[in-house]
Amino acid sequence: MPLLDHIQFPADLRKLDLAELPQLAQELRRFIIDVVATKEGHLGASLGVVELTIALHYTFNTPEDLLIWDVGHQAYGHKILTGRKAQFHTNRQFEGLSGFPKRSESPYDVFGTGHSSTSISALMGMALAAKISGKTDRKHIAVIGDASIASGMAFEGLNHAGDTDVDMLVVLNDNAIGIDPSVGALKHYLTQVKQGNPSQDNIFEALNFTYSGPIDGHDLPALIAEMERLKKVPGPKFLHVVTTKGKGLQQAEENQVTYHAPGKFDRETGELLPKNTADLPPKFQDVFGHAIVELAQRNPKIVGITPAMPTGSSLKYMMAALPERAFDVGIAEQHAVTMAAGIAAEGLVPFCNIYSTFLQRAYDQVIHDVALQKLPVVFCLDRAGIVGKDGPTHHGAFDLAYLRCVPNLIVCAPKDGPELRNLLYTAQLGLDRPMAIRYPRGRDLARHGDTPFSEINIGKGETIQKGTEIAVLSIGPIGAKLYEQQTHLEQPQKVGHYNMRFVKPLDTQLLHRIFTQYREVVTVEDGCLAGGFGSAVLEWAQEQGYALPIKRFGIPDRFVTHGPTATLNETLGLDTKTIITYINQKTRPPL
Ligand SMILES: Cc1ncc(C[n+]2csc(CCOP(=O)(O)OP(=O)(O)O)c2C)c(N)n1
Ligand SMILES: CC(=O)[C@@H](O)[C@H](O)COP(=O)(O)O
Ligand SMILES: [Mg+2]
Repeated sequence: MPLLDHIQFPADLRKLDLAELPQLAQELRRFIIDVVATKEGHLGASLGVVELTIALHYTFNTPEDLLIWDVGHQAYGHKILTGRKAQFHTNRQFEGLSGFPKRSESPYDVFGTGHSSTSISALMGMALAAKISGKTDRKHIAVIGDASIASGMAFEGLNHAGDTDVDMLVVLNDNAIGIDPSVGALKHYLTQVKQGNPSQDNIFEALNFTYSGPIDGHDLPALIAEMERLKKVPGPKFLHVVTTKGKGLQQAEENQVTYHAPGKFDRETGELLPKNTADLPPKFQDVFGHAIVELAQRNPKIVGITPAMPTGSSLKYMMAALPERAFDVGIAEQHAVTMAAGIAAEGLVPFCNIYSTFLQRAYDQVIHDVALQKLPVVFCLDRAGIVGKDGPTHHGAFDLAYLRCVPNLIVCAPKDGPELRNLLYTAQLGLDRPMAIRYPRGRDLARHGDTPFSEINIGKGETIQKGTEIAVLSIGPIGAKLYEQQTHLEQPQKVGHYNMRFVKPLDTQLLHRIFTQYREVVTVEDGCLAGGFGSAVLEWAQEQGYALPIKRFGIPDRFVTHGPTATLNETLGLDTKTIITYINQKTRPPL
């Protein structure tokens, strides 16, 4: 790589002639493809912004000038050009580079991202800080995608910034797709703008931004010339750039949804490496996706909602089968929840499927719009627990804790696919309150097929195995995993195992039996210990006057890094081996 080999930092890049930059873009693309082909990660977004990345670092004096990447999944080129080329092969690996910008990783990562639509507000804060502290020369730039800019938070930032004279440049990277095709009226507006249709006023100009574009985001001279010009324009500016997601790899351009994060592929041909998944158990997302179609075909009141994750949540199956009752609302978690509340208020049964981590953004809506009014919205929280290589921005660590404290809310987690189906079935039978069903990223432990639906009593746990000394109380598939390893128990007859299913309401009848029959209780959950399932059991036991020792396994009070889920669970002491070792120590007969 004749040019890229000599670039460690943007200062090296700025020594190149303008005419050399297209060649550099080719090399940078090749570098990204080569690494992601084997190490996996987000591909299409970074390929699409190769020229934009080069142009920004060429034009602006980063890191003195501040550059924020919204979401940050498109920042691989940025990482490679800002001192991390040699480590890039560790991207998203345990103890390697983060897949997203991270302040502790580099001074060029001026703001940590992962969740979308934060860049404009963060940038505005930095631009205001510069003004207050007299850093008048500093430039501020945010790059935000067309799906992310449609989110409420981005609009809040634009609305405020446009009413000030802060020096900031918002670059809209418009490729007309998020993970799935972009949706919404703004998408149609942007399409009109790109087609040169002058029939409407420019929204961004109306918000008091100096608007420029749309320009071809793969044309380096045009990008650089326009950025140089905008550098001299005071106040809030908006540059509309049109790119192709996956640019430079044919398959990624043609199949943008799959190549958002394609897994391993052939670096030369771009073909996905074959995965033999036919005999594997289904993914939990697919158990949801197929069950909701089955249920919705029987129950005309069911409505499906996803904020921008039709593929990731598998709501796409319902969107294909019953398009009039399944909605992708874009990256709009708050809207999704309150819209679900409205649907429930009218007597229909909304299933609002949101990744656990993204529901954090709609917490007030869960409380104020849903729970307070006791509206029977069904929250399906996918990606609960440790998600792996996306890391701390994406782990679903907090949901049990942040939901358990909300009155009126039923909170549960199935141990496996059939139980997920049954909880979904139960949720549409006519609940008088909202219910949250959380399940993890990845696959069930076994293939069960589409088992017949049956109702689960709300607040009732399940005895998996009776024992005499230690009672294991688990919530979710982590319990099934543990049970699968029971042959490693030295004294299995001493160990009882209970699949509690519900964090709220707790099965207090079952708990009374357990607390009177055993000498120690062990709780197991793949959520944060603070305020989670084990906490609920502890609080209950204390209130009831039980003095049994309670050992809790869960996520400790720290943010969990990125890496393979199994590795992370080991570092957290949440792997089955650690839990079984603990139980064996406790059940060993005295010497
Ligand atoms: C709050 C939030 N919701 C959902 C997501 C999941 N997500 C990650 S990237 C993405 C699409 C982003 O699309 P766009 O902004 O157009 O960027 P592109 O991938 O096209 O570069 C989504 C929905 C997220 N990261 N944050
Ligand atoms: C960047 C982002 O937020 C998504 O692309 C996320 O990485 C998807 O996660 P899953 O792979 O679990 O669907
Ligand atoms: Mg996009």
